[in-house]
Amino acid sequence: MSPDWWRWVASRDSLTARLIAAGGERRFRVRLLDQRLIRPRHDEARVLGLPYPRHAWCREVALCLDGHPWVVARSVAPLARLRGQRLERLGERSLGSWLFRQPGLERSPIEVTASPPPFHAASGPWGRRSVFRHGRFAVLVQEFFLERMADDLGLPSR
Ligand SMILES: C=C(O[C@@H]1C=C(C(=O)O)C=C[C@H]1O)C(=O)O
Repeated sequence: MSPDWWRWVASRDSLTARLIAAGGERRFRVRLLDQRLIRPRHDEARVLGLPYPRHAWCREVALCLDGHPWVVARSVAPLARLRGQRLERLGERSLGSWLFRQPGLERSPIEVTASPPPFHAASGPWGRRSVFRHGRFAVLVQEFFLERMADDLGLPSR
């Protein structure tokens, strides 16, 4: 992985904040693609430590700059651990802007993939995922960086 991409893929602070900063004059927007109850995929259940299959809340978004998707993300939160956190009310507000305000937030190591997003047609150089926890609440956040972001920021292909 190039150092330029490493800086994005390995970052552990808010991606929302980083995208807004990198976007400069461009307008940032979270586009809500889908939110629904799901049975998590096997690999998602495994990373979350769930006995498969348990119901989970799923939210899919595109993080856009001036209307162009730079990142697509799929977040999966086990229902049993939602504990009144009303994620469905986030709408087009960023999950990150809420998450990073939670006291005692913990983040697991980041897993990286070069595979395209399994939930979206767009493609890009890298994807990553990690689990955020605070108290009993847990959410798996899976983010895929798209070609448009590489083009707009002049980043290398990988
Ligand atoms: C986890 C963050 O939140 C971002 C916002 C998301 C959303 O609104 O659904 C999903 C993934 C993230 O890229 C972050 O900013 O780091």
